[in-house]
Amino acid sequence: MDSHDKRKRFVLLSSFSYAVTGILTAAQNERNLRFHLISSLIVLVLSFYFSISKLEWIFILFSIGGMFALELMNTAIERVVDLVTAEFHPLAKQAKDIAAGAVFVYSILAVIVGIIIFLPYVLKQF
Ligand SMILES: Nc1ncnc2c1ncn2[C@@H]1O[C@H](COP(=O)(O)OP(=O)(O)OP(=O)(O)O)[C@@H](O)[C@H]1O
Repeated sequence: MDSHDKRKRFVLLSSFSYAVTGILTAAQNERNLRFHLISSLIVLVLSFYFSISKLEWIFILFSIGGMFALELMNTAIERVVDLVTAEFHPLAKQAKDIAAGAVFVYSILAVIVGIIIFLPYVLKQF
C-alpha cells in the first residue's frame, strides 16, 4: 500500500469516526432521537417475534433508518440555526419548523407502514 492509499484510508476512517461522533452527540442531547431509539427497539423485537417476511423487513429497516437519518439532519439544521442566531428571526423559525415538518411527514409514513405490517399479525393472535 503506497502513501497515497494510506492517506485515502485515513481520510475514510476519519469521516467514519466523525459520523459516529455526530450520531453519539445527537443521541446524548436529543430527546426525540432517544425516543426513536426506544421505538425502533420495540419494532425490531416485534419483527423478530412475528417472523415478518423479507419484504416486510426491508420496509421496516427503511422506516427505521430513514427516521434516524432525518432526525439527525433535523438536529444538524437546529444546530446551524442556533449557531447563526440566538435572536428571534422569522427565517430561523421557518428553517426549524420546515426541518421538523420533514421529520413529521416521515414519522406518519413510518407509523402507517408499521400498522400495515403488524396489524394482520396482531389480529391473527385473536
Ligand atoms: N432563533 C429563532 N427564531 C425564531 N424562532 C425560533 C428560533 N429558535 C427556535 N424557534 C422556534 O421555536 C421552536 C422550538 O425551537 P427549539 O430550538 O427548542 O427546537 P426544537 O424543535 O424544540 O428542538 P428539539 O427537537 O431539540 O426539541 C422552533 O421549532 C421554532 O419554531
